[in-house]
Order: sequence, then structure tokens, then C-alpha cells
Amino acid sequence: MTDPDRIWTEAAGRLRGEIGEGAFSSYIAPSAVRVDGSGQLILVTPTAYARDWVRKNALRRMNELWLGLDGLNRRLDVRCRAEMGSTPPASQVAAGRAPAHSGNVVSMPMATVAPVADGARAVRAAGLQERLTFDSFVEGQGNAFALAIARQAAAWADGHFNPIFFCGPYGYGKTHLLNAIAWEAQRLRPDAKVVYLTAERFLSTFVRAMQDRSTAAFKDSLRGADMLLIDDVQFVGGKASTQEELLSTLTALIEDGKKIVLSADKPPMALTEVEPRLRSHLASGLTCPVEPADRSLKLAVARNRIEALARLGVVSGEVRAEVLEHLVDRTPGSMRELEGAVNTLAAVAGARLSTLGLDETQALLGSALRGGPERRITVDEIQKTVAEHFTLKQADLLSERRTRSVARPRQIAMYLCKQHTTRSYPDIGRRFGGRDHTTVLHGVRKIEELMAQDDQIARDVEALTRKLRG
Ligand SMILES: Nc1ncnc2c1ncn2[C@@H]1O[C@H](COP(=O)(O)OP(=O)(O)OP(=O)(O)O)[C@@H](O)[C@H]1O
Repeated sequence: MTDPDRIWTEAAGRLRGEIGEGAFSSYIAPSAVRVDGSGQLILVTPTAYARDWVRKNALRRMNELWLGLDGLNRRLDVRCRAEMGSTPPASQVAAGRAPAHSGNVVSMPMATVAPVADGARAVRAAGLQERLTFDSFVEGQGNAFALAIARQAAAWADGHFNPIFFCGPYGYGKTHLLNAIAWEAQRLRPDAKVVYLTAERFLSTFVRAMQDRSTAAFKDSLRGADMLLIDDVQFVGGKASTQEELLSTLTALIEDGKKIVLSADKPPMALTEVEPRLRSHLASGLTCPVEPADRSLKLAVARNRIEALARLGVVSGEVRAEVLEHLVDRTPGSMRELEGAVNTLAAVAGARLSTLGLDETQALLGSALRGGPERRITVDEIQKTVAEHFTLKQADLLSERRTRSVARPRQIAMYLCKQHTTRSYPDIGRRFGGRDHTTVLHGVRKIEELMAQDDQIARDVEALTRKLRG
């Protein structure tokens, strides 16, 4: 056999039996095999997270299976979509159809569940926030797959995995997506009962129901749901009776073909405080990572937030690009911290926001967020900190050496100079051994690009930013 479509279908089918339905549907089913220009076979995963999982847990076995089937003795490599520079349409990712063929791309069919029953009266759950809708959610590289899946779930799509489990670090949009799904699903089916609650609320309501001896009413209220969304599932960890109740709620709803959407700060199998049987049920559908935002997504979210504040009349006009960039670069944490910084700037600058320059922004944010003017960071300090971080000498960064181990830290240092000082590209170039401004520009762009693709670079930049800020 030499046709990659057929080999992939066969190899993936065998792998499915070996790694189990949960892992298969999370990491293998949404992936596709592509043949690049040089004939190299590449398994393209939707996210960097899925790529790392496949690399660690399945690639060796996948290659064994592939080699056993392929008459051409080829090997599979694995990359994520961002590295391939293309995104298959969302409909192909979770369409619930037979294998979709697009050029030389093959994607696996998705599992299907029975369509939900209509009929129950709509119940709007407490705790939903009106502003958290698909309209206000900004798409970026780290959340495109999650957003596509969320839209499918909200549309009550038949090819819907059950449960869908969104996971990722705090503050990058899981609650936003669950809210958006709930609003949209309810809008599309006003008669359906859509129930959203946090795991903490699940826990406290259940405990109260046990004390009041009204657990039957509690069970009925959840089991009548056509769609149940539970946010921050990690908080049920450690409470045996609540976990048992959650498990029986989930199994009852899934058996009835009702939709379940969950979120947590980790993938199901990493929730070590959760009892193994519940964990395996949580992992039995689709695990969908929501990854940390890159700089361009943060900029878009900050811009969005300012527009929303302008619509509310809190600020007027637009904000200068360099002000927005400064705001994003001085807020290395999650979207939540970024929103806090935008709100703070809006509150202290008010109507003056649109006329603010960089220096004034620095001063305002410095005193508002730190209780004093922001500390100035110098080029020299950045060079020393970067050199130390990569166990180099400051002179190496200024030297002519072009080996990757020196060139990359040099580019990171240039990037940090652009972010944390007000120096121009030519000025930075002069301070890096008299380099041309185009070299600096290239270095800064390269690091921006790599931060979106390479977790290690993103972590290095974040750690250095923290060190520089003291
Ligand atoms: N892609 C996005 N577009 C617009 N706003 C976003 C986006 N991602 C996050 N936010 C905003 O950032 C804030 C934090 O997001 P959210 O509460 O959804 O995070 P989370 O992942 O659920 O965090 P936690 O695990 O702490 O509950 C929210 O105000 C949300 O609206």
C-alpha cells in the first residue's frame, strides 16, 4: 500500500484501539496527514499542545504502524498547524462526516452522538455574563481550534463529541467560551434547557441539597438539561460524594444523548485529585486546549476592550498603536491581567486616552499599577540579563558571532529593547555592535513570530520580562 489516505485510515484505526477513545478523539481524530513538497509525510495537529502530546505518547507507535503498511518505507513527522502556516476550515475539523479529502490532506471522521431531544422549557442559569458571547471573543492562533469546536457545540451539531472538555491555563478564555456556547445554544433553541454552572456552585448546591434532604430535586434540575456546561471542574477534586454525583449526572445525560461541555485548568487525565473513573469519563469525548495568547491576540483583545469602553462612554476615541503595544508588553500575564491594565488606564486617563503619548502612558500606568513611576529599563541592563539567562557574555551579544546559540539570544535581547525602552531601531542597532536597523527589525519580527510557535521561546521571553521588571 502506498496511498497515504488509505495507510492513515488503517494506521489510525489500529492506534484508536491501542490508545483508547479519549486520547484518540482529542489528539488523533482532529489531525490530518499531509505530504509536503519534498515528499515528507507530516501529521498536522490542530495545536502545539496536541503536537507535543503526539510526539511524547504516540509518534513512535504510529511510525511502527505506518512502516508496517507503507510499501515506500516512509516515516511520519509531526507538526502543528501554526508551523505549517495553514488552517483547515473548521467544518473539516469537526464536521462529523466520513473522512474529508482536500488535496493531499486526510482528516479522520469524528464520533457522532444522537441528536438531543427537544421539549424541555428553557432555564437561564445563574452566573452567565452577558458580555461573554462569540461576538466579543477574539480569535487568535492559540484559541482558533477551541473556538471552532465551541461554535459547533453551540450549534447543537450532530458530530459533537461528548463531553467537550476545554482546558488551559487560567485567564485565557475558557469561561468566555462556555458562556458564549450557552448564550448561542439557547438562542438557537429557545425551548431547550441549557444549564451553566461553575463546579463550585455544583459543589455548594449539592452539599446544601444533602443537608436539606432535597438531593432528588437537585438531580432532577440537572438531569433535565439538554445541554449542561460546568466551568472550572478542577474544583470538584477531593470531594468524594460530589465527584460521585457529578459522575452519575454525566453518565445519565450522556446516555440520553444530552450535550456536556466542561472546562478546567488542566486536561482531564492531569486532574490528579479527581477520582480515576470520573477522570476517564471527563476524557472520553474531545479534550480541546485553549492556549496562552500570543502578542497579536493580546493586542486585538485590548483594542476590543477599549472599543467596548468607548461604546459605554467611559473613554472616547481610539488609542495610539504604540500606547496599546506598551500596555500589552508590560502585562505579560493572562488576558484577565491585560483587561485589568486596560481598565486602569481607561479609568486614570478617561477622555484623554486618545491623545495619550507613550511617555505619559508609562507614567500613568507606572503610578497607577505600582504606586510610583515605572522603573526605566536600559539597553545595557537587558543585554546583561539576557546574557546571564543564556549563560553567555554580554560581549557575545555585541559580537559578530552568528551561531544559533548566540544569534537567538541576541534577537531576544533586541526584541526586549524594543518592548521596554523607547529607543528606535537604528539606536538599538548601534548598541548591538553597530548593526544596521534592518537587522534589528528582522530580529524583533523573528522573535514575535517564534513566540507564537515555540513555547520555549515564549517562556524565555516571559521569564526575562519578569526579571527585568524586578
Ligand atoms: N479571545 C478572547 N477574546 C476576548 N476576550 C477574552 C479572550 N480570552 C480571554 N478573554 C477575556 O479575558 C478574561 C479572562 O477570561 P476567562 O475568564 O474566560 O478565562 P478562564 O480561562 O476561564 O480563566 P479561569 O480558569 O481563571 O476561569 C475575560 O474577561 C475574557 O472575556
